[in-house]
Amino acid sequence: MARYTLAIDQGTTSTRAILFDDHMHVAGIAQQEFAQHYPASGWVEHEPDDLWETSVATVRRAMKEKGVGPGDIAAIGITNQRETALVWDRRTGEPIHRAIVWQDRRTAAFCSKLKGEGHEAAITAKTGLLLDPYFSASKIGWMLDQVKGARARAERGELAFGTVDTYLLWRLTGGLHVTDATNAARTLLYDIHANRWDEDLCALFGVPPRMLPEVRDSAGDFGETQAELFGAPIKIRGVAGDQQGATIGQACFTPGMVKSTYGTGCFAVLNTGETPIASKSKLLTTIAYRLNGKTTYALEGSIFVAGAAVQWLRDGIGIIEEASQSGTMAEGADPTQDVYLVPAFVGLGAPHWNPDVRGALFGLTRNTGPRELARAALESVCYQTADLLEAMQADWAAHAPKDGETVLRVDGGMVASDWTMQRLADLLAAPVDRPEVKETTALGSAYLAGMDVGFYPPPEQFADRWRLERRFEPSMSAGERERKLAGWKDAVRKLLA
Ligand SMILES: Nc1ncnc2c1ncn2[C@@H]1O[C@H](COP(=O)(O)OP(=O)(O)O)[C@@H](O)[C@H]1O
Ligand SMILES: O=P(O)(O)OC[C@H](O)CO
Repeated sequence: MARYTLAIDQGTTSTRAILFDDHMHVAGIAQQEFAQHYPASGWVEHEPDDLWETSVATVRRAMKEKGVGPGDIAAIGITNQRETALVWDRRTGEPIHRAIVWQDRRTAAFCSKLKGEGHEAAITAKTGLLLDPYFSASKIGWMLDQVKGARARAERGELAFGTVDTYLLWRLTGGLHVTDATNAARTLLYDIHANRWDEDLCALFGVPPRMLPEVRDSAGDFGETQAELFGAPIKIRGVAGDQQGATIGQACFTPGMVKSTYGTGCFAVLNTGETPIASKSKLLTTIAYRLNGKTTYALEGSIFVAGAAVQWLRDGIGIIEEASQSGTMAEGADPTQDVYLVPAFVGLGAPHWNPDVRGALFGLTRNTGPRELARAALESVCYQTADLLEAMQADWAAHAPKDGETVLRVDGGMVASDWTMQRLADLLAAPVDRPEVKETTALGSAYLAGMDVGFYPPPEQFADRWRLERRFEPSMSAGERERKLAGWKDAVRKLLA
């Protein structure tokens, strides 16, 4: 009898495999980091084999440490860093290039050229997205143009494209070429209203449609793992992009509910129900999940640098050894210094969408030291969230059933920092709720898989089981908050000027 579900959470900096029991509690976990490649300014790549090998290794380790066999697992769910593009040979499985990661800006000039030709409005109308190098389409085109002979091979049907879910599914199952609607919705090639690949967009980005995977519901049949991988085949029944996984794992099933995930980047997602809402503030309209053929839409605010700013403190300027030291340092910072970091390391995402600007520090004095820099890095994440929520509230106001208190459900690696969560509540002037289960991204995909095989209950009952670990209440004075937010807006304005 199966006792667990298993989630593979393939993130930007690490891969986790997590076993969840029948009460959806974490029963076992294995995690492995892998190398980031930065071949040029604004370029970010992953080795496809790293994504694959860390996935298999963490699953095996989680199973072994818990003494779990393949027969104990009801189903697998996959959740993944989104937009990251892979292209491989259908016959040999050999990738033609490293994976081009969502943060990568190498196609900025190509995207501005299309913008200049006036294509953005039509693209947004179909995809809900903006013309930005963040999404997969221009990355695929780049690979086909830059890798010798690739375009001709793609046109002959010899190459396959996939986001990370598709690549892992291909290798796990031995050649199934599929994705789910949430991942398809991040490519810039998928019409989120008609729910199909769009041939005009494929032509615009130079992507032969025959490279694209079949798009399925987020819960359903995604094949089974090849027997030799984990001892016997295991069904794969759930797939969702990681931010959509977190939306599900946070039980944001009701229109108006918002979650914000703090991993490498930060992504706030608001469930808008059956209605795709067009943003007036450059947020994305996207698919939250598709179940039984029915699409639930979302508004999303995407920030490229959140935990990555903490990584910069650790690996870039070396003022901390562990991410967890950043909060203690920030706490000891001089309250009279107003130092602002605008972490535009790879440009700015929502609501500015400028791929060309780079980061800057403002307000440095002779007394500025590591503590003030640590505080500026953590606060930058809070300020950016404040910008996103302001935009989201403006878009949602016309649709909201009634004015209610905004509560933010948070998750991701960075929410371990109590200092950052308190500062977030202070700067938002709104409560911030941290759940008991922090692995909400993984839980979302495990839930989809478990629900599909009848191991977990329907969404309403799942929502009742969501448990708060800690609520951070705002305690900063309005005057102080307004002064700090004004300083941030001023810093961003100067950078973009
Ligand atoms: N205690 C902490 N304080 C601040 N940041 C943290 C802390 N723990 C982890 N992080 C940051 O969280 C990020 C990892 O979160 P995770 O959700 O695993 O990201 P991803 O899925 O993008 O790989 C890292 O960027 C790390 O710097
Ligand atoms: O790896 P994360 O958790 O930062 O998420 C990456 C996003 O999916 C990119 O859109």
